[in-house]
Amino acid sequence: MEESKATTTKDNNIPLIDLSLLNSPNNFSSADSIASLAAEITEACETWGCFQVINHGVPVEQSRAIESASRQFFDQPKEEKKKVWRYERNPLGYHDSEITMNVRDWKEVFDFTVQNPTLFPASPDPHDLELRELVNQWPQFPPQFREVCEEYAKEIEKLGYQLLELLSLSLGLPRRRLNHFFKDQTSIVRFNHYPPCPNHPGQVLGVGQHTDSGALSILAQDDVGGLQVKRKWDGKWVPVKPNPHAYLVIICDIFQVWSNDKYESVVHRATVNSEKERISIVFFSYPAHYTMVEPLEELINDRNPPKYRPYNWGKFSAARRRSNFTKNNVGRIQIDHFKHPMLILKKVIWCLFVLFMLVENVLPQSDAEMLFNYETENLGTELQRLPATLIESVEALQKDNLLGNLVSEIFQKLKYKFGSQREFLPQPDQYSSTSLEKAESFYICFEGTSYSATSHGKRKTTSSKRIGCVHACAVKKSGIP
Ligand SMILES: O=C(O)CCC(=O)C(=O)O
Ligand SMILES: [Fe+2]
Repeated sequence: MEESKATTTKDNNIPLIDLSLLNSPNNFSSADSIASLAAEITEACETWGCFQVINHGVPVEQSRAIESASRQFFDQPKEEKKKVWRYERNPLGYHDSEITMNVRDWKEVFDFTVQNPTLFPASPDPHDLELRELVNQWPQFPPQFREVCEEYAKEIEKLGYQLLELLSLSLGLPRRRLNHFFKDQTSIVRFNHYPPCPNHPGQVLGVGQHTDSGALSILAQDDVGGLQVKRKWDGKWVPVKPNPHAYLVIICDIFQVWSNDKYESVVHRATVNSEKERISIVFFSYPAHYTMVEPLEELINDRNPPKYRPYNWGKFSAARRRSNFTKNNVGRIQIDHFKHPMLILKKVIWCLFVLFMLVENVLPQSDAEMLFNYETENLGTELQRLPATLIESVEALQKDNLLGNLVSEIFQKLKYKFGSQREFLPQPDQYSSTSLEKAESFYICFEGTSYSATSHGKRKTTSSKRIGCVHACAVKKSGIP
């Protein structure tokens, strides 16, 4: 059989990855083609933190069936939907007032777990070891709802494992390296329904900007559009164009931690529409509640130490769920809270350093700095910045084309100006008077700093060797003498 090669095409720039290789009828795929698929995924995750997949193996009838079932469910009156109302003790079922980042979303949701029942911590309290069984709540209507959901869950879970394995390969790990975390998975499927928002569609969000907390999310959306991802390199929102054949695969917080920031979870949000309702269906791939999430040992070393402290997925998720229910002043739990304190300290020091450099550059330079960092290709204008007495002597000496004298004179002035603070060691023998004769540019800089000149249109940079003494040189337009 002819092997289909993994291809990446661009759709709204978000990478589109063809998984037909994994889903060919006789499942024939060579190690090479799988490796090239994994390489596409590495590239997509590093640049975007998300990618779309086509030929993913989820039967189209099942995607249609679940979309139709969710639409029928949300079309019912609120009293009917409230019969499967989700509550804090059992956060599965219907809910219409979810909060993202302390702001109410313009949406209603229905959640069910892939494993039914699912074991989960009874509370976010780390000392409370009690577990609870989360049990799916199924509505009476539409009649096939439960069956359709369970069938879909099986298919999307299969795709979830395939993606997990590809992601593992994409990080240079064995294919099944991550599978065991999902033995007692707590994954859920969520239907999001965004009713039309006639009054302020521009100011209201279906879901505010956020990252997903799990390992990966696999998202299907109808043809209305509204999902946007934040582009990593310029922070611009990019709409994810609806594609009935594609899922959007979102890298979430757990992958960010596992990969020690090699992959970063992608920030996304959903806008609303003034006329049309919108549906999205998301598979949130979550590990077992007892999973300790931490950078994978194969991906850390002395030069790349772990950036996060381990955290318990069940407790983290329980705390996150609580904040989705109630507005609070505590602030939503984030993976950043598990960043190593040393890294935070390093960041603070780095910020202070950047601030210092900014202030340094904004404040007027001292004469000394002005001289030491003096770099110009136009002697006439730039000399204005030198102290008046020095300018006079430089100009006078330049007329005589006596480079040695010029250099000595400059050093004398410097010594006079800065006294014993610094030892100035002129090196006049390094310069010939001919180099000054035709010089159009003139440099004074500290040894150890770099200076540059234009030579045949190209910029050349040279570093002085000795540190602690002043170094002066004349530069012809054609290069550094
Ligand atoms: O509906 C969408 O397109 C986005 C949904 C989402 O981000 C979520 O449910 O976490
Ligand atoms: Fe999300």
